[in-house]
Amino acid sequence: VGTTAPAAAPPVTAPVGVPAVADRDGECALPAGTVLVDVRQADATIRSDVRYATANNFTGAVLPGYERPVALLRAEAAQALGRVQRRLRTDGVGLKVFDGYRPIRATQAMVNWAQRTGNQWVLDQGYVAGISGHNRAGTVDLTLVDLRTGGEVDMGTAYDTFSAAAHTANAAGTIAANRQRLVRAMAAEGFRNYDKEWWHFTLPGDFPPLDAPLRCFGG
Ligand SMILES: C[C@@H](N)C(=O)N[C@H](C)C(=O)O
Ligand SMILES: [Zn+2]
Repeated sequence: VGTTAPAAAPPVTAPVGVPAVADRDGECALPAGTVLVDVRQADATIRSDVRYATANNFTGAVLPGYERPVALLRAEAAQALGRVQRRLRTDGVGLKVFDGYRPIRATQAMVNWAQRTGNQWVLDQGYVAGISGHNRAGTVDLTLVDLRTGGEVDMGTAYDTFSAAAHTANAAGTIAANRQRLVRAMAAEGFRNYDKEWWHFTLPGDFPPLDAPLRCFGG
């Protein structure tokens, strides 16, 4: 357990919400005032493994719109996540982000996968949403890691385990304590956990779903 005081918060620099890429079809356009920020701009010590930008996810394929392995959130959510990271750091742990903003086209690909492969139940039981908080860029999937080794804290199941074992309250002993540590740290900055997925947290807010692919965002 560390006792070092948290370092001053690094400033969130220029937003990455401004497309710096060819945008022939206008698909990079965002509603006025929408600013998405890379979580690592909010705190450079946040780790990430953006699984939907790889084949290492439940669909077995890179999802449409994930041309870059970047975790973006609305500016206020990214900044809140940075504060979570700095609070956790005093105890030698930090955050590892699996997913942030998710383009609508990626959600549609998840839905198509479920229907095509006989896994409609993941939709019916609420493990994949037809319109997701991730589309609104206020939702993040993440876990805790040991800051020194990078090793993931044991949460009892792997990320995207779609079963009762992943329901946040469905744990005992060390696993329950680890999940509660994550829930408490996130709640301190306003994030609410989804009770069926220990890794899924939303900062409440009324925002429209977006579809700009990740290739649109520089930085
Ligand atoms: C697919 C999983 N990581 C997830 O985010 N599920 C929730 C319910 C969602 O799709 O919003
Ligand atoms: Zn999620």
